[in-house]
Amino acid sequence: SCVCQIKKEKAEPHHILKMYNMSGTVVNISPRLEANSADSCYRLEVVASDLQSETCKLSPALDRLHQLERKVIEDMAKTPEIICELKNQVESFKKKLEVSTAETSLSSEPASLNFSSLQVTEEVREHLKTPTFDNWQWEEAEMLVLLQVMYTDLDFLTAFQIEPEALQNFLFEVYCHYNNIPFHNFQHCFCVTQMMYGLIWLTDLRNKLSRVDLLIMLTSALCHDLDHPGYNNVYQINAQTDLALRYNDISPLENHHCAVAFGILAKPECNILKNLSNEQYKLIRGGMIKCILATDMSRHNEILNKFKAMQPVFNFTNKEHKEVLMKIMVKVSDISNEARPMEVAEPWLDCLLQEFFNQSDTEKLKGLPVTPFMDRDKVSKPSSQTSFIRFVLLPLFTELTKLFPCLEQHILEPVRRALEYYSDMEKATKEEEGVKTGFVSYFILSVLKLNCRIQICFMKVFQ
Ligand SMILES: Nc1nc2c(ncn2[C@@H]2O[C@@H]3COP(=O)(O)O[C@H]3[C@H]2O)c(=O)[nH]1
Ligand SMILES: [Zn+2]
Repeated sequence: SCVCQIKKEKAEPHHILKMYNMSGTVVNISPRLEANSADSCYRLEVVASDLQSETCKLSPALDRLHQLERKVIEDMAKTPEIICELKNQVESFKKKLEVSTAETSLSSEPASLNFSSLQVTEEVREHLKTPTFDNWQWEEAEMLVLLQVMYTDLDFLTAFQIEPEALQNFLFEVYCHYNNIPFHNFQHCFCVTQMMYGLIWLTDLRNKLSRVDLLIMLTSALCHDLDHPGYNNVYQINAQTDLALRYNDISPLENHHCAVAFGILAKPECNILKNLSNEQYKLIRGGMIKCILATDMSRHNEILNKFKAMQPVFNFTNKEHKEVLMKIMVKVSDISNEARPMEVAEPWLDCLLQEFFNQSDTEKLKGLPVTPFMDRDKVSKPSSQTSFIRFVLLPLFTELTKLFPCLEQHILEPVRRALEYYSDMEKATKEEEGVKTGFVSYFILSVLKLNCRIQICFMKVFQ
């Protein structure tokens, strides 16, 4: 009911206003405000702006302040040490803040992930094709872009009419379905997929297998550990978890990884297979199921022996041969950390042991059978690796190298070097323990001898 006269200047949303009566006294704006008329109108006046808009006006003053600051430092000739230290601390905190902001935005909103913002140079594209690629140098958001590069550079987008947006949504969903656990996480998924990608290029599989086969292998590698809980099949079965119940103790984890993969593909916006014929879809689904289920290590010997039997007359056009080779390729990629440079591989072992020890600790707490190779009281870094390399990696990698001799240099040699490294470490640990045991025995003997002498003295005294 008030008739207000606004002063000439236009009021903006950030302005702070005051109201005056005809005699120039400030009046309270409240429901009890008296009605006025055209002759006794109130007057609104802008008295201030809010702080945010004022900061723009402050910027010349801030510039001046920085100038003065610089001058003071110049006049002092040298920045005091304490200031340098503080500056470093601020810089490192800033970096941490940037990283955690990037991580937060990545884990919460797909829209914030700008796939086109990362420029992938030709050099990176080439490096991506080799087993020497260092995953530790890349952020997870960057890995998603690199995965997109792999699908693009293998011509999957054109061959299967995959829309870039569908691929990005699919990759983001895959990222979201890996858990934040020490080993079986999104970084492991990236490494396995990257190794598969590298092997495809090194062995020239683009000219030996069909595009569909390559799509099956790369996508299986990407999805092979989806939603891994960090506890293996033996634990699932012994603890009678929901997964073991659902899959009747038959490869519960691998069945689950595969089911999660097809759950993601069932979302229309993530379905990279939507433009394929029913027949092609069935072929890809069947192939992925076989490859992902083949990563269950309890089937290792069965699959390796099949491959060995085919080896002398391996035929790329034989359907059965091809299927076994595809399984072997996914398996090799899955356990290929030791084929990478030592500085890349060793941190992975720490992650693996952390997950192993976590499982065996839980088994001990729950009174379940303790998985021996995960027991912190029984295994060490070198002992775990020497056995794994001797009995699992070398036999498997040697077999694949028979079919592709170029892999000798790319995966067999680094694994042999890793075996030497961990054997030396194991020997050094044993020698150290030997010295310790020797010292303890010498100490015990000395105590015993001294004890004898004391007893003899006593006997002599009392005689
Ligand atoms: N000791 C050892 N085991 C490995 C290594 N890489 C993979 N594995 C094992 O191989 C298994 C492959 O399947 P999983 O992912 O279930 O669990 C993996 C580990 O148990 C390694 O470098 N050292
Ligand atoms: Zn894996």
